[in-house]
Amino acid sequence: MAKLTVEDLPLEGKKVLMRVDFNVPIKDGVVGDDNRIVAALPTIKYVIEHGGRAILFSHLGRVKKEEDKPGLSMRPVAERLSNLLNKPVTFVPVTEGKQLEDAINNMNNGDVLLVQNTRYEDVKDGEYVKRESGNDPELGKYWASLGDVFINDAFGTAHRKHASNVGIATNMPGKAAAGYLMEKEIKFLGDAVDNPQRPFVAILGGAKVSDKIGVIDHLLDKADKIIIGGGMAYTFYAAKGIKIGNSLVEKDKIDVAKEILDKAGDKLVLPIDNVVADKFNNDADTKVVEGDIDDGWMALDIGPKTIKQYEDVLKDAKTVVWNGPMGVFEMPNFAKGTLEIGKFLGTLDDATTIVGGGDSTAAVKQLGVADKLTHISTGGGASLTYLEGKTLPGIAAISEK
Ligand SMILES: Nc1ncnc2c1ncn2[C@@H]1O[C@H](COP(=O)(O)OP(=O)(O)O)[C@@H](O)[C@H]1O
Ligand SMILES: O=C(OP(=O)(O)O)[C@H](O)COP(=O)(O)O
Ligand SMILES: [Mg+2]
Repeated sequence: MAKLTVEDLPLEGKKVLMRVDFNVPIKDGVVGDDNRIVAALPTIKYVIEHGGRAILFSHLGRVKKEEDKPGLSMRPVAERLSNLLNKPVTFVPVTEGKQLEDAINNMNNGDVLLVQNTRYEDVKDGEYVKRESGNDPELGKYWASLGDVFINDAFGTAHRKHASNVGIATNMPGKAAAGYLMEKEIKFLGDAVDNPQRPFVAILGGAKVSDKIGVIDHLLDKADKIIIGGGMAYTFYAAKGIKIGNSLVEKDKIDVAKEILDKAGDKLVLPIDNVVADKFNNDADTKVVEGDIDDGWMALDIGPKTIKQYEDVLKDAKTVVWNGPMGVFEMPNFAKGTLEIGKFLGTLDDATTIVGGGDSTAAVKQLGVADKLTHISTGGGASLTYLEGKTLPGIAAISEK
């Protein structure tokens, strides 16, 4: 990268604004998988060891209404970060104003402060105003005014053009650098996928269907096979006229799915069977069905025949990029598809196997199959966007050397 890096910045005594991706799973007010926090530690440590005052910004989940805010507070993240750094982390429960400014002015060299969820700015007085997600120019300018230099280490968010990454960077010309994680992720992905060893298989699942379905069109030109699982599969079922019951579907994207199916031929592989449940709960009644899913049932995992079929597609692969779990792995009864695919990838000794995404990473770690994979990336949507060959706005906005 011909981009500025942390080592190019003056840090001693500086207010160092840092964008990190701490969008981690939170359950009952406690951080679940902390891979994304751990991954940002080298840059944070470098900053504080060089006398910088680290002021961290991240989003957490998606804030669309006032009631979303309490469950999406960064406080549990500050606690985990403090444990990992083995030093206090000041948590500021607001995203702007005197309380934040005072807290920053009270910092000493080597201190760490975490700002409240940047997406709290998306909802003001009950209105969904998207100041953060819409890259409101005033917000980026305000946040930039709070510091001396800026480091973007949020690879997982690099495909977004938001105020806390692009907005701050554009207001800090010549002083916006890439962090170590950002550098590492780009280097690894570049080496693995710019000229991939073939066969190259992409696996796409998860729940962000409308975000990620468009990527498939581009991947058709790059990958030799594309395996679809998880919540992504049922919009394709709908496009094929297969009944989906109450499964996850993005109705607006059924036409996109049809176009992809027409173009893809046998490059795109869909589940043959699914584990269906009568409610979105681990204790639901379940059964395995092939094809049509009746009303009152929803598909929460791929079925055993599909697992076999996917293993067959994957067995000769030399490069595999996987984003998005094959089912609702957070519930043990719907984790088998993700577990079996993860285990199988671990047996592919000659292949480069990359898993990306906040939830996919949490899944392979939780299920104990992460160690056998070549690379665990903190970015799901970001890796896919990179794979498409598109410029990542969060990286483009970083200052050139
Ligand atoms: N069949 C399904 N129905 C509903 N949600 C699903 C299904 N399969 C997977 N998911 C959900 O997808 C989520 C992860 O999606 P996503 O954020 O796109 O992946 P990643 O974070 O790895 O990029 C998980 O919380 C998982 O429970
Ligand atoms: O978790 C993330 O992406 P991922 O689910 O694709 O891994 C990033 O933090 C981006 O979050 P967003 O998709 O709500 O902008
Ligand atoms: Mg996710």
